[in-house]
Amino acid sequence: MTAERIDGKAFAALLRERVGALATQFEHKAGRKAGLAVVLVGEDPASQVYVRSKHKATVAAGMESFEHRLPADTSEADLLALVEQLNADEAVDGILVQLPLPGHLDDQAVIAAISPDKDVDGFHVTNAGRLAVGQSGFVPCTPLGCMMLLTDRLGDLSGLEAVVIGRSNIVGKPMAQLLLDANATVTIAHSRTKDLPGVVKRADIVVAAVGRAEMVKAEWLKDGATVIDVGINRLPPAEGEEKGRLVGDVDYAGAEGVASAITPVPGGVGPMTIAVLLRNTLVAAYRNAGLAVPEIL
Ligand SMILES: Nc1nc(=O)c2c([nH]1)NC[C@@H]1CN(c3ccc(C(=O)N[C@@H](CCC(=O)O)C(=O)O)cc3)C=[N+]21
Repeated sequence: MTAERIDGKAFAALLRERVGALATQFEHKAGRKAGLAVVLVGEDPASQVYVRSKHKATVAAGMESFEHRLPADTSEADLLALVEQLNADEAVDGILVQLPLPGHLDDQAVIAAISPDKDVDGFHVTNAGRLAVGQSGFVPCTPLGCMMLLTDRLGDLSGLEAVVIGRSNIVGKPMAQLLLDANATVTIAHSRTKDLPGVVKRADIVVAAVGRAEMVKAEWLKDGATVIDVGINRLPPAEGEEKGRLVGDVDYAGAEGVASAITPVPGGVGPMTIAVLLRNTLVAAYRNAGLAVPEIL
């Protein structure tokens, strides 16, 4: 079998288009644009690239983008003061503080300061709790994007065996909860799991989110599995290359021969993360403006 390539980039483009159309409707109804504030502390080059592409995508979708770039030695008090200012700003519907923060700043304390109703990353404990008990809030962008790809491809997930590899608060845990809500039978595997290949072999759906280049091998997969690769790892440069290639957590070339469908890296889950961020921001805007959130969002 040659697996179908799940084109996250194309799916994300469609989602951004739909969000853009609804953002225009929002502007007519609310008399203002939806707004996303992105805060970047320090000069990490990879973070700068992400923040720039978020800004471009936000503006392209007809929303307002507020960028705040702070020096690497910003104090926690100054960062918290900025978050408070954004919480109070009626033009700001969503707030994203780019993680990881420089070492002297406490990620959790900063996330806790963001108003849960503007926490479009879905990282605040209030939103994690809402997801855990089935209340509506904000769901982290990467796992929500993975669910969109899965349900688009498989429809009803009821009774399917899903194995999530990785237990982070940002991907693994919320991913498992979304799969459970969709009636899949869910296993969360991690670095201490015994016989990981044997566990993965049961899975109709594999979500790999461990951050180890090409760790998941073709031989681990059940025939016809659907594979969602969340990893983005840069390999060391080969001879004559300036930068190493980007690869996922799954050995794509091998998995292609066993899986029925698989997301590539790049062009799979990554673009979905940004598209869902815009989606969450528009949802926040409707809610903050006291307007009904359109069903198709
Ligand atoms: N508060 C916060 N929220 C985040 O959502 C957040 C964050 N901090 N810190 C960093 C990570 C990483 N992240 C990505 C988003 C898009 C791509 C993406 O679009 N990747 C493309 C291109 C990859 C490339 O060429 O570098 C792809 O996979 O095809 C990747 C990674 C969001 N993050």
